[in-house]
Amino acid sequence: MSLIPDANERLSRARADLRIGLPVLLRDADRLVLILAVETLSAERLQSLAEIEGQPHLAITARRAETLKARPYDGDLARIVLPRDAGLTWLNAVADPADDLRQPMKGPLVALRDGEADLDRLSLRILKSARLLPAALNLAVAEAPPGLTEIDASATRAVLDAASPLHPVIAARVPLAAAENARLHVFRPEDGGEEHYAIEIGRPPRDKPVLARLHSACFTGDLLGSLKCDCGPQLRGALAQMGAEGNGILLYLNQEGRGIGLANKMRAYSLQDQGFDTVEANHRLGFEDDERDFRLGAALLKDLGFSAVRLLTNNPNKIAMMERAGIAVPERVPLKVGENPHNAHYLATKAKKSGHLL
Ligand SMILES: Nc1nc2c(ncn2[C@@H]2O[C@H](COP(=O)(O)OP(=O)(O)OP(=O)(O)O)[C@@H](O)[C@H]2O)c(=O)[nH]1
Ligand SMILES: [Zn+2]
Repeated sequence: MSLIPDANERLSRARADLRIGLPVLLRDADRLVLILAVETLSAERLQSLAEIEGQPHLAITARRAETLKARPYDGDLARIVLPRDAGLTWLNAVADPADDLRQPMKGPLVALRDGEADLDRLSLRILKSARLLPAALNLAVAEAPPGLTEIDASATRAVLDAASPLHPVIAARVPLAAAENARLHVFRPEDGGEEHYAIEIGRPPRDKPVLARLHSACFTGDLLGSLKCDCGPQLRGALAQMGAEGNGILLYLNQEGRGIGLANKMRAYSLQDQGFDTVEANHRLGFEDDERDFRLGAALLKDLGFSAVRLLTNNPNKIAMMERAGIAVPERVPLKVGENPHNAHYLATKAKKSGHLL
C-alpha cells in the first residue's frame, strides 16, 4: 500500500475539514472549485474568500430551493447567485430553515442556468455525507491555495457510490436483560465513517432465515426514552423477541435521524414544533425523507454468514433494499410497539407518506 492517501482517505479528510470550517478543493478534468460548508463558515473565511478573484455561488438541493421558491435549473439542485451585499447572515438564512417562517423572503433568489453543475452536485453529496446542512459556497479558482485538501471528482464519486467496505474489529459477550447469551460485534468502515454494531443473540444457525432487526440509531428514543418516536420500544421489543426465541441478530446502524445526523434531526424537530411533519421538515432542510444506506446492513449480515432473514419491520422499503442487496426476506415480522399520544401523528405520517405498514 502506498503511503499517499487514496480517494477514500482524501474524502474522509475532506469531511473532517468541512466540519471544522475549512475549504476543500474539488478537481475535475477542466475545473478546480473551492467549496465551503455554509453551516461551519466563519466571517473571517468569508472575508478571505472575497479576496480571491471570481464570483462564488451557493449550491443548495432542489428540496431546499423549492421551499425558497428558487428555480432548480440543474434538476436536483440550484446554484444561487449571491447578492452584492450577501454576508454570513444571508448565507445562513438560505442554508438553514430555522427562521423561514419569521423571515420568509430571502430573495427573490436568482439561480444560475448556464455552466456545469456537476461539481456543485458533488459538493452537496459530500456535505450530506459529513452530516452537515446541504448548502455549499463554491468558487471556481485558477490555482489551489496551499495546504487545502484536494479531491478528484470522479474518484470521489466512485467512493460515494460504492458502499464502504466494513471490517470486523472485535466481538465479545455482553449479557443483556433480554437475553443473557448475547455477543456484541463491532464493525468499522474503511471510509472513516461511523462504526456499526451487530448484537447476536444465541447462536443462530447460518443456513436458515434468522430473526433480524435493522435498527437505525436514535439517541433520543433509544437512550433518552423520547416519546416523539417509537424507536426505544422497537429496540427493546426486538431484543425481547430474540431473547424469547433464543436466537436473533440486531444490527445497530449508526444512521441517526434517518441518515442526517443528530444535529440535523434536532433541526427537523424544531421545524416540527413550527407545524411541519417529519417528511416536510427533512425537505425544508434540503434532505430527502430518508438518507439511509441499507446496503451496509446487508454487508454486515453477509459478513456474519447470513443470507436470509425474517425481518422485524413495518417498512416495506427496508425489505426491498435488503433483497436488492442480496439478502432474502422470506418473512416480515411486524414490530408494532410504543405508540403514544406524542408520536401518533409521526406514525400516521410515516404510514401515509413513507409507505410504512400500520
Ligand atoms: N430525520 C428524522 N429522523 C427521525 C425522526 N424521527 C425518528 N427519526 C429517525 O428515524 C430512524 C428510525 O426510522 P423509522 O422511520 O422510525 O423506522 P424504520 O427504521 O424506517 O422502519 P421500522 O423498521 O418499521 O422501524 C432513526 O434513525 C431515528 O433517529 C424525524 O422526525 N426526523
Ligand atoms: Zn426515534
